[in-house]
Amino acid sequence: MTTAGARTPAVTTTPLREAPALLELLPAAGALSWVRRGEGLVGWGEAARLEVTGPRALAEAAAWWAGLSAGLDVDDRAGVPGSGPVLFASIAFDPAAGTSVFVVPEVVVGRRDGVAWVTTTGDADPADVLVAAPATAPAGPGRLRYADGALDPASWCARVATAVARIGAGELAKVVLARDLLVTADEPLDVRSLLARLAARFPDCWTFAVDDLLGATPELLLRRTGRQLSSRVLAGTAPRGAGAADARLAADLLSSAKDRAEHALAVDSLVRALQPYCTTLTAPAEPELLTLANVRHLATDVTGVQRGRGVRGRAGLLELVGAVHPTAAVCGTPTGAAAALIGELEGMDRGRYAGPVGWVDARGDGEFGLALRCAQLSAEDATSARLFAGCGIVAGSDPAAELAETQAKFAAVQAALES
Ligand SMILES: C=C(O[C@@H]1C=C(C(=O)O)C=C[C@H]1O)C(=O)O
Repeated sequence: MTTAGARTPAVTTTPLREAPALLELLPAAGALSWVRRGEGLVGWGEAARLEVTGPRALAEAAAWWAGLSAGLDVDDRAGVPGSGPVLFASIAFDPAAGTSVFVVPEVVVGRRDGVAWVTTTGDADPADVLVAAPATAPAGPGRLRYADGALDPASWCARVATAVARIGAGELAKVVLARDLLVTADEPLDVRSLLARLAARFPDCWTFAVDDLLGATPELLLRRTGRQLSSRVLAGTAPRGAGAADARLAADLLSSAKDRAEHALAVDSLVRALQPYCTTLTAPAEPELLTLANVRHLATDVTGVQRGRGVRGRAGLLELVGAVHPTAAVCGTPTGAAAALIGELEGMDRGRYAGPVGWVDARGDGEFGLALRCAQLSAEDATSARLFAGCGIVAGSDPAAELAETQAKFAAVQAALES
């Protein structure tokens, strides 16, 4: 575990008279984001940071945040979810083996139901931080070159065929197999313009950035507001089509027995993991369609009320996130067999791709999505990044169709890089 900024500074939240465009405030380096339809949180600077790996990673992070936030001198004049001290988090797909990153920003600007605020931790003056933000749009990245990641497309299709055979042999019901794509640009990649383009093209997604992992995810793993819990489970994907073909593809997805079965496994996995923490938990019987610019998904919004009295009597949000992750939307069914098959077949390290990403405040309110449709910017080379995309494989999955699905999913970040 590494930590920085161990002193206990003052935290001040000041309401803003005018709601700023959040993403336009971000600096070039160290951008933190969780924004949908102009609302959410952006942050920058590091008042404290934790990197943690191991079987107790989330418990250690939760204890660290509880201790840190309890010791702060807080003046919160907004008093809404996301005001006061905030922790941004990007958790490894496998927190026992990969590094999860937690950052308390020096500055957070938030917007919720039209109300806006700025929170500073440490010495920054709330009156200065908004005017200090850059106003000019950075230049584009120039020419882009793509290269295969761990597996070339043919090899990845062969792995999908192996997974289908293993499912057919009765070893498991579903596994999510992902692949990576490397991109190198002429010029350094700019987090601000990537986030702005993702947000413009994907208004129904959460545009996130933590420690140079950025993307626009349509999938909400868990939101907590007081005792209220909610989640948007996705699984089952179809391409978009032109004209009348698009409506046909939508109808086919909604009536596809294969996609409905794949979707049901993902909903079941979330409900089963969350049920012990809830007094009520409701999932509609039928999924809906979620239509994005590049693909269409089957979607189920699950809502619940958390069990337990008072903030101390209830499980914390990081504990809940640890309990529900990984759902069958990003791992498979049963979880253990699917995780083992991912390790055997994918041939790559997912890092924080498909892990929970989001924020939690000192009350324990917060939102975590799954880090999908994303790019991991290279720590060594400002012009390169790794893109990730995966698909649920079930009995009857066709490798070529799954490959096309990864290409459609890569296109979310590719469009932001190329436009
Ligand atoms: C794994 C990804 O997406 C997940 C897999 C889906 C599917 O297989 O249909 C749909 C949405 C996500 O839950 C990804 O985008 O990389």
